[in-house]
Amino acid sequence: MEGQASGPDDKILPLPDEFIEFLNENGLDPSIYVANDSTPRYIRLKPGFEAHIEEFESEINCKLEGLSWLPNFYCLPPDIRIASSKAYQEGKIYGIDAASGAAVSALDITSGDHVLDLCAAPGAKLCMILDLLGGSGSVTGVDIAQHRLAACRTMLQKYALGDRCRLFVADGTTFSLLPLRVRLNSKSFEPTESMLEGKSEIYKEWTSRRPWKERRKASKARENGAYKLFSQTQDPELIYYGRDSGVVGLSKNKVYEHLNDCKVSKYGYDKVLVDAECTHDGSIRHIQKFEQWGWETLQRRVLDAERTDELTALQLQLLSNGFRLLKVGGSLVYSTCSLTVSQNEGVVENFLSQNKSAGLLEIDSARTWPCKSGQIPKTLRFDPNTSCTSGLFVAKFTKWEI
Ligand SMILES: C[S@@+](CC[C@H](N)C(=O)[O-])C[C@H]1O[C@@H](n2cnc3c(N)ncnc32)[C@H](O)[C@@H]1O
Repeated sequence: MEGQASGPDDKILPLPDEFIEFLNENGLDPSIYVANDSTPRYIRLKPGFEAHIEEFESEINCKLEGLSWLPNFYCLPPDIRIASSKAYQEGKIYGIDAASGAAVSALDITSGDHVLDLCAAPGAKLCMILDLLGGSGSVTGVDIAQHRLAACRTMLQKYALGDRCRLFVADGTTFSLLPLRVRLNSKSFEPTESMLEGKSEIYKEWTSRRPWKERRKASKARENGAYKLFSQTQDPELIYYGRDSGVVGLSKNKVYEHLNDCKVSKYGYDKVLVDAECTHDGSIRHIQKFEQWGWETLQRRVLDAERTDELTALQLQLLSNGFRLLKVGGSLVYSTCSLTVSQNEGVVENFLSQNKSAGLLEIDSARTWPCKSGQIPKTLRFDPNTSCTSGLFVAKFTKWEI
């Protein structure tokens, strides 16, 4: 059965009745799904490449409109393709929605920060974080899906942004490794005797050509299905580390060292992004894909109540673990590209009731952003109609000493 959502310009989009019901139950306006043709695309220009804008404009035959509220972001008509342009192929620009850019910008990243991105793949936000970080500090990207994180590694290499980054395939609900602060703060580093005594090897500079022994181990693990269901007890798998990520020269024991929770308040991450897995209903382009995938798959992937319950539990666990790894005084941004209350304000409310040291923060720069307040004060909602961006919920927290 199909219903119809009509928009201001009278375009009609056929949507299954179940989806319209889902939107109504969640207080969402079905008309946003007709905005598909008019929501612009956005790109971020890597800092330092401003001089190439005109060349890019003539290549795509279109004048770019800079966003006044988000530095280095430009808006493009939705039908313009950038993939064949030189600027894209040479890694000077990348596609990232402006609302996603706002979520990263809410972290207020400054040089020297140690940042954790707990759901990092495929990596547009991770690239922006690394762009903002500059020449000191570190970024740790985590994702449970090996193939998605491998795509993220390719992206870092394409954009030459990986020097200060390490990537772990791991379950973000249990990930426990802290930034390598001590290592990164010491100017010259020599492995200590105790490290050299240990059986584990010292990390050399990362290379994509892994030794035969390691490749065999990984292929065995794949055969045994280890990557399909990453177990919570499995060690995180380090699939990339840049030369200034702090890893080179350390032993495996040191990189995998677990610190107790008391140390986290001092040595934890300065900034954490939890861009959680969700039903993606805020992304019109994602929902549109069900026209090709078949609307019946929407039932399983988006509308199934059991799946939504599992998702909200996962989101709360990811947020709670991200917060556990945050140092006192640091900040954490929680975002989802769902517009439902249960995956956003619902999770925030549950989290705050369980974490007395957590407080919601006002996002100062948001005063100029084209978004609305969420149902909880200080939280934000972007949506295609009012923001001309993809849908996104954003909340920012800090950790207080208690
Ligand atoms: C919304 S996407 C993240 C998008 C990403 N931040 C970006 O900007 O490209 C959510 C990601 O969470 C990952 N994920 C799902 N469950 C996870 C878990 N338990 N731990 C870590 N990552 C998880 C998914 O594999 C997916 O890549």
